[in-house]
Amino acid sequence: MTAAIEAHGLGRRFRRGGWALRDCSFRLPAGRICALIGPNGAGKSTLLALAAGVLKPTEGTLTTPPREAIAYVSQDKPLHPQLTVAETLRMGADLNPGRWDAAVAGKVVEGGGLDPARRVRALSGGQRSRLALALALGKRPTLLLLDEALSDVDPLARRELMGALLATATEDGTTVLMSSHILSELEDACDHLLLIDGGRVRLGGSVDDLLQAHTLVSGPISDLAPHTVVTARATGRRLTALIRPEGPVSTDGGGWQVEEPTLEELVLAHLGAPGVPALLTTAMEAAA
Ligand SMILES: Nc1ncnc2c1ncn2[C@@H]1O[C@H](COP(=O)(O)OP(=O)(O)OP(=O)(O)O)[C@@H](O)[C@H]1O
Repeated sequence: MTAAIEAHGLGRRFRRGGWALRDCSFRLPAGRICALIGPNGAGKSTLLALAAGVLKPTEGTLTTPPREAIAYVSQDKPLHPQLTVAETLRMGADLNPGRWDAAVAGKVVEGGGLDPARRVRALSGGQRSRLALALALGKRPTLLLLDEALSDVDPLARRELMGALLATATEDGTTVLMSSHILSELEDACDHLLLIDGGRVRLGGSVDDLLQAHTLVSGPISDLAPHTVVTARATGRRLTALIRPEGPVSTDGGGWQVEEPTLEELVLAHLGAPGVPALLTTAMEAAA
């Protein structure tokens, strides 16, 4: 399976701020829709900017498709304020000769009822996000990088735009790497997950594989060895824990419940447990 993004020992240091990303190695297979998750300051925007070629790595390597095949919607969505909506789309066509899909871009803009004659500076934040996404999808990219691209879009419009995004991505086999703090939205849209914290990869792989690699157990307080305990919480005499099983989970003694966690439970458990060893499933392991 060819990789759309492959990172080896990737790191980026800022002169004022230190290492934003350190020792990241992973591969994202082509055609996957991958959620990029992590707390504020984790390094998500830095990774996306590196993948977009806007930033250069301080160390390590990052392989991506050629620049003209990448669309990147950054958090600040740089658009020209003096241009109208129609002029912005025309600029998209001029900048992407041979690639531009006016119908796809036009549909995204029309979906929000944006007046083509309206200047960008007169658009609301959510309307600007829609226009930025129209520019990105109109490019019909091989790799689409979205940095909290829909964070200021209202819930109904977000659902519609996510639908348009997924339809185009599925049709073209586009690889998507998208950061967001809205886990439920990512759960519906993404088949892969990359979780970073403190500039380092903590979890990476297909959502199914990552969920299967973890178990939520609840039962009488006891020693959970030899399993890796991601988080554990005692309530009275019962223990609820998210574990990474090392072999079969024993339910001796009765009163045990064992179930697969939800994506939200998995992510929240890992964000609260920085000391747990990182896990990359084979789907995202970088080639040696
Ligand atoms: N231009 C810069 N100069 C100095 N430090 C920076 C710069 N850009 C980012 N950083 C630092 O790098 C770290 C990672 O920042 P980054 O923006 O990548 O995080 P993030 O995961 O996208 O966060 P958020 O969820 O808040 O958007 C932070 O500690 C941040 O302060």
